[in-house]
Amino acid sequence: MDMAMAARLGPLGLPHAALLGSSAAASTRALPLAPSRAPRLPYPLPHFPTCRRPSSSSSAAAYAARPRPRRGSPRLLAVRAMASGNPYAAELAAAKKAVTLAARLCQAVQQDIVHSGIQSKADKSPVTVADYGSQILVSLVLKMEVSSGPFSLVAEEEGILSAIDDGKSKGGPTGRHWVLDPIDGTKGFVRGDQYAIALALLDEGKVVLGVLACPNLPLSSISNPNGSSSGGQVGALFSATIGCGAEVESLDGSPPQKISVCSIDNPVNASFFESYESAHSMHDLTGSIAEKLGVLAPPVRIDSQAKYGALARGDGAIYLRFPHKGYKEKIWDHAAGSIVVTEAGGIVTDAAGNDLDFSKGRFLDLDTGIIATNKQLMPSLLKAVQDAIKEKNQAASLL
Ligand SMILES: Nc1ncnc2c1ncn2[C@@H]1O[C@H](COP(=O)(O)O)[C@@H](O)[C@H]1OP(=O)(O)O
Ligand SMILES: [Mg+2]
Repeated sequence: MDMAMAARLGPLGLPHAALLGSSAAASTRALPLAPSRAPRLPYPLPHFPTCRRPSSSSSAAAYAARPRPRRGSPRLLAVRAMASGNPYAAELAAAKKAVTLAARLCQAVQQDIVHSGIQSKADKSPVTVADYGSQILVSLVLKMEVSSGPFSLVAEEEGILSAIDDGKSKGGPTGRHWVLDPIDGTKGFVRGDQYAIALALLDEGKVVLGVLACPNLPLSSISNPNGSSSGGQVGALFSATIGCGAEVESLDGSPPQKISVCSIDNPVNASFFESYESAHSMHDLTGSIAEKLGVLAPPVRIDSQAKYGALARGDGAIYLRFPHKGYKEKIWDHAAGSIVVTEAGGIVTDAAGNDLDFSKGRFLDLDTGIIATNKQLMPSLLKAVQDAIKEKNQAASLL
């Protein structure tokens, strides 16, 4: 972050009203943040009950129960686990609080962008403010709520204020690392469409917890192809902890509901999600995959990891992401979304069928693409993907 931007951020790293103009000033004021010298969070936030269901998967149970010597108090963890059935209950509650708060900031800024028409070109500062503000809020809440052990944050924005200069962690296979995309799907955010605040926790290289705040996603299900609402409540918070399943609740704090991927086993009845932006995923290749598979429905194109959330609750059956050659996938673009899907009973792999490996640092070690669906459809999806890629490569070699 440049110093000019830093100077324009208030005590909590929030934008001064002047930066956003008068209508934004109103929305910024509407945020229930206390501009006191000592940072104070606007609690009470909605109550977030924690997972009570013990793991049904033996590997997940074994994983959750394994000894973890580096954490400060094993006894505390054991007590927590016994009380809630979820050894990451405290982290989950903190993560939900953090992204809910960040979502409020992003909503205010997005409304301002959309109403003022700022997105029409030059002025990118509101987006920057929302991006940085979101990361600062998440970082502060996590630090205050989950205080034991060293704090490590792998985030899209690496340098913000030196006082809270987190986000530059390299991640990796050992220890615990929070993984954050403060605004996932910036293009959708600026357009007034879908975006997400995506936060996950890596423990010894595995994603063990993920939350996705999707302020513009209908709470019940997607009712039209752009992912927007045709009425009903909007704003969904997806969450998942390893071995505990996945849930959705409203961003206003309604009781969480368990979610699961759809059970469709015939591709004829399936629909698929992909990026809205053709620059982010090859729509010609995904079209060819869908055709080979026998999918009849047109693609549902929405921005951000909101797609993973929608897939996890069965709004659609398949997610396809095939970036153009040379693009390197970042861990913060898939960590939260992938655990929400896998804990909802789905499978997320690369184009060769391998699990995503989040232990390699800031990037995912793959360059072919990412696919997700339910267990029934995965074998035929994988075959269609590999056939379509082969065909595309053959066509390219003939040129
Ligand atoms: N050229 C690109 N190819 C693929 N993904 C990209 C590209 N540029 C940005 N992204 C990232 O893709 C993600 C959004 O994907 P989707 O198309 O599913 O909405 C975002 O994380 C976005 O980054 P950013 O978060 O910086 O906007
Ligand atoms: Mg992103």
